Amino acid sequence: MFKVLVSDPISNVGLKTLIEDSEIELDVKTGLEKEELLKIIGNYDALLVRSQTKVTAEVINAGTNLKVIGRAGVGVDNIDLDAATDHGLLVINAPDGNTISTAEHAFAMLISMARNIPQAHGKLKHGVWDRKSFTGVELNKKVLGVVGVGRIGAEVVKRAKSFNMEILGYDPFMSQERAEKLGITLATVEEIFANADFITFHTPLTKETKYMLDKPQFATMKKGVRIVNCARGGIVNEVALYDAIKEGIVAGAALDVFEEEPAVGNPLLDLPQVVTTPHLGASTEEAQLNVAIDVAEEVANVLKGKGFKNAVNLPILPEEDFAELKPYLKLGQKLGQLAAQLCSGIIEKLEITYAGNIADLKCEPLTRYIVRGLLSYHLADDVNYINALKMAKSKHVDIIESKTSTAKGFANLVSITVTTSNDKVKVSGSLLNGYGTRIVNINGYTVDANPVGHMLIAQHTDMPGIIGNVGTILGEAKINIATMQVGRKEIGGNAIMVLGVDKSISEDVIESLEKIDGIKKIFNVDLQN
Ligand SMILES: NC(=O)C1=CN([C@@H]2O[C@H](COP(=O)(O)OP(=O)(O)OC[C@H]3O[C@@H](n4cnc5c(N)ncnc54)[C@H](O)[C@@H]3O)[C@@H](O)[C@H]2O)C=CC1
Ligand SMILES: O=C(O)CCC(=O)C(=O)O
Repeated sequence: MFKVLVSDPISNVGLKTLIEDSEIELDVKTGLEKEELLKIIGNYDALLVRSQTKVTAEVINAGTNLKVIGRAGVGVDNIDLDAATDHGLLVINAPDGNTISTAEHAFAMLISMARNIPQAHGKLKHGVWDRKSFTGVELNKKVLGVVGVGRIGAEVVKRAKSFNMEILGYDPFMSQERAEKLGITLATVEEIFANADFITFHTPLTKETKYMLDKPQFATMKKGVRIVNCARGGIVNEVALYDAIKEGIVAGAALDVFEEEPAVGNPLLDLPQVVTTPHLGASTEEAQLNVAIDVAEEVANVLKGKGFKNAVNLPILPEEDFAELKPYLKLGQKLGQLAAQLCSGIIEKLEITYAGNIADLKCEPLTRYIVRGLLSYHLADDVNYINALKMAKSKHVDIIESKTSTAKGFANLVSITVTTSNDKVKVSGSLLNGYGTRIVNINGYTVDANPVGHMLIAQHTDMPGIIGNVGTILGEAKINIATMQVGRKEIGGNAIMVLGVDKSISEDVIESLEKIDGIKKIFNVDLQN
């Protein structure tokens, strides 16, 4: 008998498969205090949550019998994935069931904001017939910027089109062809910020999307712009949004999500221009039924050792497949992560060459790690070892693999070339006997860099003084240089500098580095995870 704990409100009808399963005993205990959860979690084989239960490392440690954690929804930011993976626990989610509900909610928020419906409603309910204060704006012919055109973003687009809005969309995986199919114009985030009357966010919260709308971006916007965030708190900087509303740049904001939830007491809630809901995007009967059905089926399958579709992490590597490849997996992931941060534009193609003795191995698992590294820069935990190839296909990224026995002086060499809509980046790495993983070539320049932590990569002209200037600026910013590599193809020609630094480099330091005479481009690379 498997014991399953449901610790957040999840549709009972959706849980029917588990309730009726004679091999499963289901306990529903919602609203548990942390201490209560810690006390009982050791009795369960599976835990099912929505977003309220914080499945911390402490909970996972205490869950000594846990085999699987199911999330009835998309975002898994309330689950400590690293701790789950370390404990060999599978985490699964239900990514499809709440797409329509969340898109409808975002659109409802957008219209409510445009027509001041919540504000007028509140006043009338308090006995005031006020027709003067609530003149709104039409959606007709207005420019809507959609940042993140995945499942939910694409559904928002469909609804906006029926309101005759002109749509600008940005998604790092959206091709011209897909944009045309959706009937929208591909744009950069900067173009969206500069031209949109309404902007709606539908991305996960990642290192890249954290504060993607902040003070400097508000400064570039049209006066009177209206913002919708029904994705995740933290994509929009709440302090900067507050100031932009006060300064009259932003005429309205519709917020379903907040940096800290519950958001009771958040200063934004005091502003009349803000319409809000308490994270209700997925709160419909239909969505809750869909996600409960999906997650219940998956959890039952996992417990009984059957197949599953929506794993979010990789708990256990089947030893027999991975033994020989294992040392290369980290290298593959780091190469993917590095290439993602060196290229711009929409990723269209990934070419992988396995050279030298690695060409004799079954490399498919390694390919998955490379793809995971490449895509995770934009998709964060949505992409994992298990779904990496499927995810690449759904994002229209072609993967071409080849093998050769010659490895240019190395015993083994993994090279990846990423082609985007406006860029091509090639990085190679090797597993050096006794030295571990090394990046050995970046865009044709020979280097020898340990792919860990924070790196600063500079493309520059080979000329005196550049290295000194970079060192001075970093020194003044109290950033310690741990390692340094310089590569060039010819004297006085194009060159590359690869620095390992002890901490992340802030935007203003990057701007100062970019101003150094001879510097062409600076990449602030994070290879921490
Ligand atoms: N308010 C609520 O109740 C709900 C909120 N959500 C949130 O909505 C988000 C989106 O959900 P889905 O559409 O199902 O996910 P999805 O994975 O289908 O779409 C997300 C899209 O964002 C894109 N993206 C990643 N980084 C980007 C960047 N820097 N700029 C522009 N686009 C970027 C990805 O390429 C992807 O296409 C989820 O991550 C979740 O956090 C989801 C369901 C309910
Ligand atoms: O469970 C919920 O209501 C939250 C939904 C959500 O934010 C998600 O699925 O990412």
